[in-house]
Amino acid sequence: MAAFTIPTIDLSAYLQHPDSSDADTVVEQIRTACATSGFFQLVGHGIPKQLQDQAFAAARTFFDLPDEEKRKLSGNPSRGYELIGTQSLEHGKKPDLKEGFFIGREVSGSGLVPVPPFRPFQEPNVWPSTDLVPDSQFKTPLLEYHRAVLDLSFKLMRILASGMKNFDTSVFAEFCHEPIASVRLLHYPPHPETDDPSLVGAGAHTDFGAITLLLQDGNSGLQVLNQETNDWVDVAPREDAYVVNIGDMLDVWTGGAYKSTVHRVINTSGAERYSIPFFLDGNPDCTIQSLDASGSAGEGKTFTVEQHMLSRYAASYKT
Ligand SMILES: O=C(O)CCC(=O)C(=O)O
Ligand SMILES: [Fe+2]
Repeated sequence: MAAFTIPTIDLSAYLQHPDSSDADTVVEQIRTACATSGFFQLVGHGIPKQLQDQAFAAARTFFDLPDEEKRKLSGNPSRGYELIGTQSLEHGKKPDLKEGFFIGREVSGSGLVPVPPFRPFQEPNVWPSTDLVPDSQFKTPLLEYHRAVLDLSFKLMRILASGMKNFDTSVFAEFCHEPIASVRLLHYPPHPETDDPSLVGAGAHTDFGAITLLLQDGNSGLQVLNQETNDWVDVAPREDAYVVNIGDMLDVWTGGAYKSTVHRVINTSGAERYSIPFFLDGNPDCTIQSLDASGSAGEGKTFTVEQHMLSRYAASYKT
């Protein structure tokens, strides 16, 4: 059994010369990380630091708004604002000590004006009133950030597909076509001074989708479970690195070859912690079916992306 590590991997050689032997090394490093801990930190990814800073600034500005203004944008679990304690990621713990804001792909941008009824996870975005937060400080940079990270996530999917021997890569293309994909702004207040073990920022969970690309601020709090030893391993915040991890869909799809690993957040940093995960959850109609090492359908679960997302949301957003 390989040691449990969360390696830092530099993507720049792959981005510059995808056919070079240096790029092959990067691809191999990514595949190994996904097949062991299921987590790695990605640097040299090409997303401008300035855009990341704008996304964090947007998050701080929004979460600083009065509660009554934020509440006006709540009510849809996959878009807009989510109050502290709305989600409970871990059964048996208190609701998560975090507030959030979800942004999906901007459907109207493709020239189609969406009309109701909307499919789940395909609703239009909601935005704060421009009297409170100008578009130049929120909507515009966040949509640009969404597009940039979506593009990066597609590159990672191609790398991961190339690592699956005999895997029909056309299913990955179908998965990435008009996907459910969201940027989630998160704010964790400092952990209260108590030894109540049921308090968590984000309860222990695995991610629902294919891959997650998480931007952390300088405040620690994210921990990944080493299932061999049952130890929680801290993921050191690294400025402008993405913490990339595998979600449940890719774990099932690859027959467990890529691992979706349990993680949680406890913000004991003493500071306000902000993080910005991006989730690639895939085309709602795409079927996820367990494939064995030869690429044929194996035993086990078959479900669509939409079915899976609905059931995971229902389990963690109980009313
Ligand atoms: O905030 C973090 O560092 C992690 C968040 C997370 O695990 C999630 O939103 O799925
Ligand atoms: Fe997560």
